[in-house]
Amino acid sequence: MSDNSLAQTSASALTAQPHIAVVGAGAMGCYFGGLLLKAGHRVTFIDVNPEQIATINRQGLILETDAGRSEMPATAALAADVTAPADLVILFTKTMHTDDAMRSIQHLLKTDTVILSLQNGLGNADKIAQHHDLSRIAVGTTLVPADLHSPGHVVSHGPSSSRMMDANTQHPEWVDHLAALFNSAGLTSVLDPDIHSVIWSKVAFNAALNSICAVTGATPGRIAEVEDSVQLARSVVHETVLTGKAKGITLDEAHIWDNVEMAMREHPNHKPSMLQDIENGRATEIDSINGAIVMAATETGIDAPVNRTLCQLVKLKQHLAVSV
Ligand SMILES: NC(=O)C1=CN([C@@H]2O[C@H](COP(=O)(O)OP(=O)(O)OC[C@H]3O[C@@H](n4cnc5c(N)ncnc54)[C@H](OP(=O)(O)O)[C@@H]3O)[C@@H](O)[C@H]2O)C=CC1
Ligand SMILES: CC(C)(CO)C(=O)C(=O)O
Repeated sequence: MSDNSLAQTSASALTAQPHIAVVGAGAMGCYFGGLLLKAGHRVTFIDVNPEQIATINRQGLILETDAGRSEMPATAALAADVTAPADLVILFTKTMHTDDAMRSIQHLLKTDTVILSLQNGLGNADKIAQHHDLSRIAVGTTLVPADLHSPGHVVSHGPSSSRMMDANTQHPEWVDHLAALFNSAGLTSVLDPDIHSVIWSKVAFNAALNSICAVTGATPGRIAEVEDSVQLARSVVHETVLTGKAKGITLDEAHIWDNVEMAMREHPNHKPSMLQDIENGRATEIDSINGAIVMAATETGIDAPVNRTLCQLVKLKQHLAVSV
């Protein structure tokens, strides 16, 4: 069967009561999976963290958003304990865990299973494509700010939306079904044919905010209080835009900066995921964000000194946090 006919014939898998496997039941997995569950979908949460799994099965999920607090029963398990094949996999592990996660769910994948990654960082589609057909992979970005208060308990405030498209940017019918599924659950999602530029723009945003917050412990609102810190964030964005351009990716620096300012204004107290990792003594996604920008710059013969320095500082911070 050709990729195209597969894409057409199996579009209905996402419309008729899909089985959705959320892989990585942390802040984002619980937020997205929780809203899909609340909308009546069949969702299984998969994680490696026994405490996360046990708590979700015992207390269910607790979502605190601008719409209020909701609590709902939910099912979580280790991948090996799940048997029902998945129509849709939403991958929300940290990027350094993608390979392990994909290996662990091989038995749940059918040829027409759609895998969506809204993970931060560069190279997500390539990593997933080591394990599943690229023509069934969707990628994108999300500005949802989600903080894990405790296992299964997520707090998210402020405006948020996601952008997505199939990784091949062919826009098969199943991508429309995917966006419709998300929008009907209140997960505002826009299809964007220029998704790879969108991903680079989000990486520029994360390279600026996440690493500075991870090194200093500041939230975005605190960065905005100090002009020198704002200038540092601006330099990261500028350097990332130059790197993207050298790689042939067109990026709109003013638009990226608007998003950074939006986060400082609208999500002043959200701890970026990298800061949450440092505070919890976990490894960070620095290699997929600032590190990936430095690597891309090196490949094109330019330098990215601000990103390199932040990368070095986050690695030290990470070492101190993990080894305490
Ligand atoms: N939080 C946010 O506001 C935002 C996050 N993102 C991105 O979303 C992604 C997820 O972030 P976030 O939800 O914050 O991360 P979390 O660390 O809160 O959650 C990730 C979960 O995945 C689990 N996990 C690790 N390895 C595996 C595996 N092999 N199989 C299944 N589960 C596994 C982790 O367990 P353990 O803790 O034991 O490792 C953890 O419970 C990241 O790429 C992040 O950059 C994007 C936008 C906003
Ligand atoms: C929520 C957001 C957009 C803010 O930094 C993010 O991407 C993160 O926390 O990793």
